[in-house]
Formats: sequence, C-alpha cells, structure tokens
Amino acid sequence: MDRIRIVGGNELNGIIPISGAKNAALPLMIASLLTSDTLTLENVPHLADVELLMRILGNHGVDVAVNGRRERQEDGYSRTIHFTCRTIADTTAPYELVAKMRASFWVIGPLLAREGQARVSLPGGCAIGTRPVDLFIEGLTALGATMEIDGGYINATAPKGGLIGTRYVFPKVSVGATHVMMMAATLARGTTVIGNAAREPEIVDLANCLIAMGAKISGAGTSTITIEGVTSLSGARHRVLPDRIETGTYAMAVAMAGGDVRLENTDMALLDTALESLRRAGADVSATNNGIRVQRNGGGIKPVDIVTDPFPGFPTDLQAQFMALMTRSTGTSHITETIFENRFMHVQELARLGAKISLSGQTAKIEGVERLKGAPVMATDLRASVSLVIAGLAAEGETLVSRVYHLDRGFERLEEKLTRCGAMVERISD
Ligand SMILES: CC(=O)N[C@H]1[C@@H](OP(=O)(O)OP(=O)(O)OC[C@H]2O[C@@H](n3ccc(=O)[nH]c3=O)[C@H](O)[C@@H]2O)O[C@H](CO)[C@@H](O)[C@@H]1O
Ligand SMILES: C=C(OP(=O)(O)O)C(=O)O
Repeated sequence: MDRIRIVGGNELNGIIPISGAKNAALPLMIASLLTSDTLTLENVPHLADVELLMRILGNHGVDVAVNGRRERQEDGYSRTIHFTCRTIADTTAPYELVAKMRASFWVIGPLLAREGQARVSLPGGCAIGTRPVDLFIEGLTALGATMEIDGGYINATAPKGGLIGTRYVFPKVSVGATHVMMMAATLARGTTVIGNAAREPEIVDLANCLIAMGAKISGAGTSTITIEGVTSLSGARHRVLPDRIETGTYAMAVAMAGGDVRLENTDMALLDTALESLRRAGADVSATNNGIRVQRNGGGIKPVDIVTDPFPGFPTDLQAQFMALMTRSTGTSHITETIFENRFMHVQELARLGAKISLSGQTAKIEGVERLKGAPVMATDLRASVSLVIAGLAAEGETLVSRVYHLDRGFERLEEKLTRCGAMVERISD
C-alpha cells in the first residue's frame, strides 16, 4: 500500500493549480442519468472517487468517453469527459460499489425520476459520523415515491405517471439530500419548492448545469429552491467549478509552512469564511487575476477559534486542516465541529507529531506547541489525511503517512503540487 513521506521544514513558494471540485463533479456526473443526450463536463478532477463513480454509472448504462486535457498539463490532471446514457441499463446500484463512496447513493434521484424506480444500496463514504439517509427518504417520499428498506437496499418507486412536484422543508441542511431532491424534481410533474436547502457552491454548480440541460430552477444558492418540472432534459456542456476545499487546504499548508504561493484557477468568493480565519491566524491572503495569493513570512501563527457550519460558514471539510495549523499557533484555540459527530479522528494522529489537543464533546482545545516532530501516522479519512501532510510540512524530520488511498479520493497529484513549491513530499509504493 502506498505511503507519503514528508520531510518538514521547507517553505512553500510558487504556483499551485487548483483542480475541479470533487464534490461538484460527482453530482454533475450523476446528472447525466437524467438525459439520453450527452453531458460534457470540463475540468473533471482525476481522483479515485471520480473513477469509481464512472464504474457505477457504467453499470447503469452511461457511456463514458474521456478526452481533452488542459493545455500544457500532463496525464492525471483534470479532464473533459462525455457522459451519455441513451437508456438506463440497470436501476440497481449494488452494495459492492455504493458502500465505498457516499455520493454514489445519489443516483437514486435521477434513476427514480427517469425510470420510475431505483434499488440502491445504503451508502458508505468517509467514517466521520453515522451519516443516515432519512432526509433523502423524506424528500423523495414528499415527491410521491414509495421508499422501502430491504436487505441493506432502498427500493424506491415513483407513482404511475412519475414524481409529483411538492413543497418540502428539510428539517436539517443536507448537501446530498438537496442535490438529490433538486435532480429528482427536474422531471417531476408540477412545481417543487425545497425549503432549508443547502447553499453550498456545489449546489449552485449543479443547478447551473441542470438549467443548461433545460431544467427550470431558481433560487439555488439560497435556502429556497424552486424547480418547475419539465418532461425531458437535453445534453449540455458544463465546466466543473474550482475545488474550494483543495484551495483552502493549500492555503492552510502555506500558512503552516510559510512562504508565498499563488493558487490558480480558483476564486476567493468560494471560501470567504475560511480565508478570513486564515487572515486572523496571520496569513496574508489577496485576490489575483485568476485565483488567490497566500503568504506568511516570518510572523508566528496566531490562535483562532472556529465553528464549522453549512455554507457560508466554516466548512467541515477544512476543519482538520485548520486544526493542523493551530497545533503550531502561539496560544490556545478551540475548534467546534457541528456537522459530523465523529470528525476528530485526526486528533490522535496529530498527537503522534507532538500536538497538544484535548477533546470535550464536539469541541477540540488546541494548545499550540513550538515544534512538531515527524512520526509514522495513519490516514483515517480524506480530510484528516491531508491534515497530517500539512502538519508534516512543519514537523522536524520525517513523517510517514500510511493509508493514503483516503487522500487519493480527493486530492489530485498532491505530492507533485507541493513538491513543485519546494516541499519534500514523495509517494512510496511498497
Ligand atoms: C460528496 C460530498 O459532497 N460530500 C460532502 C457533503 O456530504 P453529505 O452530502 O453526505 O453531507 P450532508 O450535508 O448531507 O450532511 C450534513 C449533516 O446532515 C446529516 N444527515 C444527512 C442526510 C440525511 O439523510 N440525514 C442526516 O441526518 C449528516 O449525518 C450530517 O450530520 O456535505 C458535507 C457537509 O458539507 C461534506 O462534509 C462532504 O464532503
Ligand atoms: C467527507 C467527504 O466526502 P464523502 O462525503 O464522499 O465521504 C469529503 O469530501 O470531505
């Protein structure tokens, strides 16, 4: 199994190109199930999750054709991919595939909307909490579907004549359930109004793509989304938005290691709250023509308290990375996780490097230390694993991160992007 070896102590200087967002690419790819025409997605990141979803979609009858790299980039970077689902070949999403990745469960919306039925295994994904699917069940039930759990699968059936538009207010904000409800409602009869919808940029990206496919959607990006059902959707060409979590991760890496890096092909507006926290921690963050410049020269890292929240709050997907940064701050900080109940697996691994962190319920108290020391550590989930890389950049000596398959789910060419900026990071394949 691959490991990542980091030798800490080097500043980061240079340019890091930001990839297309994993969490936008996945629902966008799933939207290809809604039409018999071709959906072309540009800027699709080259990630394990994307490859797995291609296999899952292939199982449902989606033909996938990959071409067109970004100019001057080598194999392995974001690509243009064509998805064509002339007919749905199979409405079952099997356990072996869905159990590996949370988002694959989301095929339930388009399958139900287009074919009137779906049998989808209960999902897997990062082990960061119980991650139930009750909101999906309630939302799709409100659209008229019958939902039954049977042998680890959800059997969903639409009424004769298809799903029916509805008014539904989510009792809790859910990104995935908003994606699914929005996709399903595009082909429902009549108008659907979703209340307490997620407002994440990835929701807006999916809505924009669906609109390009002929859907009638307004309000995406606010907490009320209105969808007027249409009888069919067409193909479209859409560019996946930049990955705000990758952007924030590298911004935090620069704040941790020191230096001056331009993050290209991204946008500050996607992560205002996280960048503001970085500024408070002592980093200089400014907009460039096509991205963000992050600098930290000399000054120490200041302690900053954060609380994770749905967008536009501080993203839970950047919580572990920010904690890594705070381990070297000049005081005590507090990080409260409000989205997932078990997203502190990185705490015990950061402790191996000498971090001083104590947990009390959903809040971590981090007492900054003057030095971290490299050690063998284990990646436990996607964002936790990159927090260990960030800590390793500032630790003395060698940090060896094992179980890097977690990293490969969500970070395109991480070691290359960091190495080009002067870090000593390499992949060891045993
Ligand atoms: C592929 C993808 O885009 N993943 C992101 C998505 O995950 P995901 O869509 O799974 O996250 P949700 O927004 O649904 O989860 C938010 C909270 O709602 C709960 N919940 C969710 C559904 C449900 O039916 N019942 C329920 O109780 C979850 O357990 C969690 O506590 O949004 C999360 C929150 O920003 C991010 O951390 C993930 O990176
Ligand atoms: C938690 C994440 O992914 P998933 O929802 O697929 O587990 C993530 O992207 O940080």
